[in-house]
Amino acid sequence: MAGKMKETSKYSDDSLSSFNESTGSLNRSYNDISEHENGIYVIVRSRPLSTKENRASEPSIVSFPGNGRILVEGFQTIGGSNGPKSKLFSFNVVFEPASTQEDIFQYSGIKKLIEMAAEGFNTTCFCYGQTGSGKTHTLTGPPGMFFNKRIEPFSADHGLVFRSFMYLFRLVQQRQDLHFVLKASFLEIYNEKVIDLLNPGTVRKPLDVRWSRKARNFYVDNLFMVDCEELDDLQAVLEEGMKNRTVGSHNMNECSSRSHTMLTVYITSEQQISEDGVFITKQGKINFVDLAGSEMTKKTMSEGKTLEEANNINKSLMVLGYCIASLSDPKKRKGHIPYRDSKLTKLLSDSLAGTGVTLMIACISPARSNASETISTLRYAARAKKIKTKPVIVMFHRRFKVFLDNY
Ligand SMILES: Nc1ncnc2c1ncn2[C@@H]1O[C@H](COP(=O)(O)OP(=O)(O)OP(=O)(O)O)[C@@H](O)[C@H]1O
Repeated sequence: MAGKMKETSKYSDDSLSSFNESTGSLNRSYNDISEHENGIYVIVRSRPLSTKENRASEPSIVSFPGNGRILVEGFQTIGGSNGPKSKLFSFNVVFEPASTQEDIFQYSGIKKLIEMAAEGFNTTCFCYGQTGSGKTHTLTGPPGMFFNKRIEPFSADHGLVFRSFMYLFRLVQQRQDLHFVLKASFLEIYNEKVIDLLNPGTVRKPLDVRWSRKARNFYVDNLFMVDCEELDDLQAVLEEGMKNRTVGSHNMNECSSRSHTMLTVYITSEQQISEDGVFITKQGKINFVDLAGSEMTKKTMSEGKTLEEANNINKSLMVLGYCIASLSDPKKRKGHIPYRDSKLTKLLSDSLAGTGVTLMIACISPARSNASETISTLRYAARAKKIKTKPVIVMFHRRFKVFLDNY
């Protein structure tokens, strides 16, 4: 593990309690969000045509009419014989291929998510899309960035995660009235097994996912949490996890994530609210989830280990798809949602339908050869946009100061 990472602790849900924040005791104006249902915020990013696609003179089939709309044209439906089709989708924000990493940071809504996490909300940003569509690029940066010996302190390539870390630290420094403690964990779900990326061990022993009755959500037992007093500590967590996660190569991506990863920053803040020693502690968090890409194994030409990985990836994404489809249907959302059918959906259950605030980034390729995957991603994203969550702040009162550093 990197020398930067100092103290560690394990997850415990003992001290958690949650309730709707409606008393107006917050300094900021998020009460409206916590009192009402909130839709999942869905944005789309189209990557540019790749060198391979350009070499094959592939046309782009997506265009951007404005106002969060995206038009996909000139594709054939599977088995369809009625000529090329077109379909218009509408999202909260759509990023064209020329968009920079900074544009995504500024206009995706992630800044708001971080602010809410610092206020005690459970927030999630997850990237969804076919293999090679730019999920890892968007969240962390181009492949290879974390395999170089010397990683640049900051560059235009840095993705949403590092930019969010910088924003969070600035925010924490500005709030002199609060005492903040930050911790982080980083895991992957590989072939349905949860592996701690900060402490994988030589045998990569899987961790259990359990249900917490108190917090009413799933959590990973014995997951390492690292204290992050400085920006460098969070950067060290990111680098360590990126080095340990499982990647592989196939026909559509040389550096393909073979697992779903989840990097979580836990933000605890404490504020004295009365002279006689009453303190309020809030516990928010932000999850950055890089889903492995859906893949058509015929196109990726996967075989052996890569095929087994692809089958596991597709299976867990299918369960996620069922959950999203049920949650987006007003008739089905009160019924049974199959969260328990995969580790991924267990860990995302709170973000999808519980008390969290969620930003989904759907990544697409503009190339004609990827038309059916692009349409399928956009349909998935359009469904997710209909899901409602009911965000609550996780907080508790204490009469005496709690020494947060000992958490
Ligand atoms: N917006 C972009 N601008 C420039 N290059 C990009 C962009 N998005 C993706 N790429 C490049 O495309 C390739 C595939 O991207 P990436 O590995 O992020 O895809 P992915 O969706 O995470 O794939 P997988 O699901 O297989 O892990 C990488 O070389 C990446 O740098």
